[in-house]
Amino acid sequence: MSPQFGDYQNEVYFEALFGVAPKFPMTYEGLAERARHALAPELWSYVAGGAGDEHTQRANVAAFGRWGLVPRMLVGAKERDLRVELFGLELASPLFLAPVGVVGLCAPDGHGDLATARAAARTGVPMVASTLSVDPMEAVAAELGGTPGFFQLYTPTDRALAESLVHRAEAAGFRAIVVTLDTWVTGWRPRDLGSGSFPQLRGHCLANYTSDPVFRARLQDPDGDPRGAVMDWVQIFGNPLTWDDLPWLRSLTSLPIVLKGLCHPEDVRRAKDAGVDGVYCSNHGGRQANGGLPALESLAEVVEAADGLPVLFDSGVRSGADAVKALALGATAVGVGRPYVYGLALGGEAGAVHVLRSLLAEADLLMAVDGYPSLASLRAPGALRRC
Ligand SMILES: Cc1cc2nc3c(=O)[nH]c(=O)nc-3n(C[C@H](O)[C@H](O)[C@H](O)COP(=O)(O)O)c2cc1C
Ligand SMILES: CCCCC(=O)C(=O)O
Repeated sequence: MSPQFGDYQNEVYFEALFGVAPKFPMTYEGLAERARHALAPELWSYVAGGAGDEHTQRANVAAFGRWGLVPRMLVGAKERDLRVELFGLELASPLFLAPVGVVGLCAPDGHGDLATARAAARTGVPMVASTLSVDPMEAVAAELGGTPGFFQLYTPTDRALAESLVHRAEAAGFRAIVVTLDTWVTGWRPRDLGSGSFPQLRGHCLANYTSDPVFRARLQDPDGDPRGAVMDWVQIFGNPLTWDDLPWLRSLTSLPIVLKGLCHPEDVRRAKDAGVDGVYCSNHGGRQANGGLPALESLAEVVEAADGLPVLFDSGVRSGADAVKALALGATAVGVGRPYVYGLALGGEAGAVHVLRSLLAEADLLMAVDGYPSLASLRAPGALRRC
């Protein structure tokens, strides 16, 4: 039987009844406001900020307001089933933790990648572990317990290094490789340009590189001045991949390959023809390109073009209701980005767990109240309307 995520509501109510104030905020706004004070100002602006005047970032969130679920009555949705199958894995729920490069720095103990993995272990919500992490991928994977993890690849220009990263991910037990396509160069981010905040340039979050034998072999003095590693990382980080590189990527692993950043249906069809195992519709939370379409507006077309291939989605999900809407538009699984980072900033693993449990409880209770007991029922015609 699927876990009944709405039960978290009772836990919160009972705590309040016994005079225990909720440890973490119950709204996204409350979470963000407290995280703003908890994080160092440059780190906060790095996480919260986006490209240009952040129009697309705001539009991502606003887009959810243009869709509404149509309530169905007398369904008897006493129990809901939110389980999904993805790449042959049975997942307890349709959420996943989107890859966040600086998450390591955001937890109070400075090991947020490990805390996120523990939150994944406790909730069954899979983690997509970023290439850019404070702790190496092997240490992250070791904290996942029985919950699957996927490795997000920033493909370096050094092919041998790319191969090494993928093989390490495979050996560490990650269950898929998510290749991010929209960030081989950083977008125009005025907040970071103004504050000089780019944690990677200070040598943070490079553990997957500095622990890699291929990367170390590139350095004149691998154990010397860390600035040498940063300088080399800058040279090799961004690979502007083309369709011609896909056979090579495919040849690196037998794990499922997912392409992150696909929003155009034609790209989705090409990716499918190239033999990828999943597509990930996302505009990087508006951090990379400003002025584009909200990612949610691309989702239905991406799902149609994917024609049965799993579709992962993120960008702008702030509530359980948002997740339900993305699922109703056909997403196979929905990624949580900034909200869990804020939970992590407030309480490490416990904060991230709270955010995930809250999102799942809200989604589950919405499906209960509105009479949609399964993900399939949400996807039936007429469940979601433009408003
Ligand atoms: C601080 C930060 C760092 C990120 N780092 C990565 C990364 O390393 N790799 C990646 O593919 N996406 C990265 N992303 C993008 C997320 O995976 C996701 O697409 C985005 O957060 C979704 O938008 P939302 O947070 O507004 O919902 C990052 C996002 C944030 C906020
Ligand atoms: C080069 C960018 C690295 C992290 C990232 O993806 C982000 O900040 O959005």
